[in-house]
Amino acid sequence: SASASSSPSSPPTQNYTCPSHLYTIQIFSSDPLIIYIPQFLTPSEASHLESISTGHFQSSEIADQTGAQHHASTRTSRSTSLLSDPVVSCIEERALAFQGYDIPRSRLEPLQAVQYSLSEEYRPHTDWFTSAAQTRPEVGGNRATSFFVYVSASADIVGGGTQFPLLEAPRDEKWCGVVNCDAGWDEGVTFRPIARNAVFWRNMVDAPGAKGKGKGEKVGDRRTLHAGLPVQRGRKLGMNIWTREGALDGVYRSA
Ligand SMILES: O=C(O)CCC(=O)C(=O)O
Ligand SMILES: [Fe+2]
Repeated sequence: SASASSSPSSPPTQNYTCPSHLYTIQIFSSDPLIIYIPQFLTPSEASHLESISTGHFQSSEIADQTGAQHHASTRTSRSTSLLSDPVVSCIEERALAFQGYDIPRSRLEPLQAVQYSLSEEYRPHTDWFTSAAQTRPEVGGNRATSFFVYVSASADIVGGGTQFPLLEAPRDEKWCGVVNCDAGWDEGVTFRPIARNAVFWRNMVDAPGAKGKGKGEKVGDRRTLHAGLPVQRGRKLGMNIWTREGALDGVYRSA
């Protein structure tokens, strides 16, 4: 079978069976919901993502209030959308299954790889949008959830963590393996860029006064504000997995 023997640089194309996932999970916060996921990617998936994204990176853009994409000094990394292939597809399936099996694939944006070299960063932002132009029904409404996956990080990396400035630092030092506990208490929470691990969070919460079991109107959760801190040494490759509230039209999907 192609699954066991495929080398990282040659994407398996036939008879590829998704590997059993190796991840474990740890709830970091229940409100807002933030889950830390060690080993979200297998080693060969990480190498595969590295190889299919290499050479495709372009300066990252951000969307303005009208939905138009622009380069901006607030996001200096380089990124690329990943075309779905058997390995990418398994990662997509895993991200959907993680969220309870009931989310159709049509709600996933194309996976986005993000490359940071020296001094590159993504300043504080939310992944959810505030303007109607960016949350049109064609694009599936707003971003319900986010995974930020650390695909790889050079051995010498300094900086490059993901900081949530509005969250409270964890009290238990058991978190210090994955969270930078050297940061000040007023700096919130910074997850370290540890290869193959991921952070998952929910972006949208029930609107104040909304009734019913999660069926009502949702609004973006400001507490999910976060930043990709500048890489001070080395390099980092990350990946965004965004699930919309509804289905994206076919032209906005990867497959
Ligand atoms: O690089 C990071 O740690 C976070 C990146 C991020 O938040 C994004 O691309 O939306
Ligand atoms: Fe983000």
